[in-house]
Amino acid sequence: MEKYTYWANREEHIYLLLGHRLKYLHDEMQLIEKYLKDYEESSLKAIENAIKPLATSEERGKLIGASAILSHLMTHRYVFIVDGLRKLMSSKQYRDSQENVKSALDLTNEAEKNGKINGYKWPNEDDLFMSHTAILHMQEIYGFTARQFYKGLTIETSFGGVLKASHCANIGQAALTREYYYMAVEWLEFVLELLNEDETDNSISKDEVEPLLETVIKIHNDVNHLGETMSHEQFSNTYADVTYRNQPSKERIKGRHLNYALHGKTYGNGSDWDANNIALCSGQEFQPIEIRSKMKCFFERQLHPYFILNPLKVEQLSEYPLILQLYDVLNSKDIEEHYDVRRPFMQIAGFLNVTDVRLVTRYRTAAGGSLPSVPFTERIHKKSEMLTGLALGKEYDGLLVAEYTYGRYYSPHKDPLSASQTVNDIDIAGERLATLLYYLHEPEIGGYTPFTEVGIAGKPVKGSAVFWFNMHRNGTIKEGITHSACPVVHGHKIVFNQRIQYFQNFQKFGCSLNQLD
Ligand SMILES: O=C(O)CCC(=O)C(=O)O
Ligand SMILES: [Fe+2]
Repeated sequence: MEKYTYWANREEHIYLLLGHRLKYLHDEMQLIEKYLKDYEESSLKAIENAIKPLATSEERGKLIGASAILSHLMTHRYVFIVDGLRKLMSSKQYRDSQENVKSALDLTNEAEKNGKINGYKWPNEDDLFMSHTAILHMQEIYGFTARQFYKGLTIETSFGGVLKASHCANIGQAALTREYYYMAVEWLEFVLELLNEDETDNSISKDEVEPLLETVIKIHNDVNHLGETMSHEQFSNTYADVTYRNQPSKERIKGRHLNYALHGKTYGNGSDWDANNIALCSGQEFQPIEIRSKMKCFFERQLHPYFILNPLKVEQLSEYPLILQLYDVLNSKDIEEHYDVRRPFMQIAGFLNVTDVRLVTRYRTAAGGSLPSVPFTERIHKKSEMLTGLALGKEYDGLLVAEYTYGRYYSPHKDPLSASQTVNDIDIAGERLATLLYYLHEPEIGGYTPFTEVGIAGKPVKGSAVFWFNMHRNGTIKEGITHSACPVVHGHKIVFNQRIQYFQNFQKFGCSLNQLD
């Protein structure tokens, strides 16, 4: 978000500067055009009629000097037009505006320098890739049409953001490289529609788009033929007509469910992460009603003496596995102070040793970083201990900050490092026992935290936190803790992820006969 603020200010500077330049360039252009026109209409025609085109300037001079009319026109030009041009170019304002060119160059130099300081140059081609990706993820999860994006999604229409055909073609190409074939088809078809509708949009030609669209449709169909696990009916329902032109949105949505239909699964079956994720992000919850109706909201007063006077507001989202949302746990001081502590430019978050931005963005596009151990972080650690009744180790339990601007997301995952159900004895100490996810900034639309097997989603309410256990008391990984971060559609979302490890806590559990508590 800081990057956008920083560069938006720079861009405003560029805008003012160019406007300033344009004013003088406009005057200069007018004089130049006037001069050329006057010269052509009088001297050039006269000269061409009188002497051979390749005549020397000396011959031209003699001819003009011999003609009263040509001499007059030339003198007139010198007195009014050339003099006007000279005056303009030697004016202080004009020369100052030349200075502005230097300041524009300084801006780009500053960009270079800035990039070097942070070890990450922005904006660059990878960032544009991220921007395409953001749009594709929003489209994938929420099912927006290309036309809705073109108009700047309803909420952004007031800002006047409208895509051109070439932008849409770029997004289509990005969809192709990401293997989102159905979206590539939709974007490229939309480019052709746009070009038909708006003759002034010559940002790209149909001849460039049509062959690409044909190729994409072919790839789309070839790939889908590989979906052998699909029944014939599913296949023909979903892919028979790959083109989305003029199709009602229901048909398009079928196309969107490509990945999910391939597995023949439906929402809410508990194990289809992707399908459930889409449903939950779009606001459909499917926690069975008999479970939902048993969930409680209560004031917690006993966990810590602090809560006697200031009880903790708790909402139970799920009992098995335990997922709680705790309200009003961060105050505005906590939230404001974090901006001073975190790094000003956060990096795109890594994912399991993947460093290539283009690969990372498949799973996760939040920008983030760990917070240094300063008094602020200590204070939040204390708060986390108080809220959870668990202990945090000094060295290992990190507080991570992540920020999601539009379209940024985190695909379904489990927080424990170990992918297997049973954690090896050596790794168990550092394994992530529980997660406390604080929401510091609330997006306007999107950005839920769905639990894809449970069928509920945490809502990013500012100042609240979602808490859940990742492990059983016996040190194995729990079922049902897969969760994600839905793409932010508008606004931005900031979270703290407080990781709480097993080591400090295994002695803290009360006794139970059930090892799977
Ligand atoms: O931002 C969210 O809603 C979820 C973040 C998350 O799952 C994580 O950081 O591990
Ligand atoms: Fe997570």
